[in-house]
Amino acid sequence: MRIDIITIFPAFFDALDISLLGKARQTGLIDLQVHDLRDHTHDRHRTVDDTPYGGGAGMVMKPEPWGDALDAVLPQATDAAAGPAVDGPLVIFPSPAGVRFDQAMARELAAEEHLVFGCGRYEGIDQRVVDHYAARTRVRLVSLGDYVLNGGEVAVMAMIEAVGRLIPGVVGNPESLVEESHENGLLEYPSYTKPASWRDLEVPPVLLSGNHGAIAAWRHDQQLERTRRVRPDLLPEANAENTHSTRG
Ligand SMILES: Nc1cc(-c2ccc3cc[nH]c3c2)n[nH]1
Repeated sequence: MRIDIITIFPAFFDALDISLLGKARQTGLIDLQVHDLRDHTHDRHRTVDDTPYGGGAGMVMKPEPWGDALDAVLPQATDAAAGPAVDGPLVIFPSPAGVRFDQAMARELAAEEHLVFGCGRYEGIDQRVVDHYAARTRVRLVSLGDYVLNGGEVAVMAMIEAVGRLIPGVVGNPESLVEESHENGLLEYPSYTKPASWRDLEVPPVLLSGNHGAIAAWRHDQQLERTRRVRPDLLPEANAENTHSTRG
């Protein structure tokens, strides 16, 4: 997979040189490039923002640097008249106004060949940037959650981690990707390791029994109990109630 990130804070992504994603980059599993938006400005002060039309607080990111930066990482943008290319890169702009990112979207993005992330700052990016590229390729506004960050970088870091770990070969043991929170729609079961007793706290005896059927059943029960307690909205019956019957 190829990933391009456009940001005014390229150093923010130095963390992607380490750990599993750093190794995936070194081995060529992921071709990740970080681009400084200011390299696509043409004035002495490398200006990327200006005051908002219509007034209001804060600054808006100018469209010209974004146009130059995105043109540099996208294949020759198709003519708008042809409509958005369905097979080209997927361009993602983090935004509080976006579709909520979740594990299902992470799995979807992990199947893409080329992702381009545009990190906004200030009050956001001139809307014409989104509109221009949405007419030529696939563009998605994505929210990390219902809270406000100062820019897109944290959201992009989280998405790249969630997506990158799903790419075959990035995580050593793919089995470890299966029994995780949200993989089967439920929260994960609690985990324990040695010592069997720690500060008078014991490991649940079933986990020491060697009875794999009983262990699997206990773990599933723990998933259900934890999901009911912490995230009842994830339970199948909660979703079943939300689907309106067609029988009137
Ligand atoms: N889920 C979420 C995304 C954001 C976000 C994304 C981009 C920008 C640009 C300026 N402020 C931003 C905030 N906040 N919360």
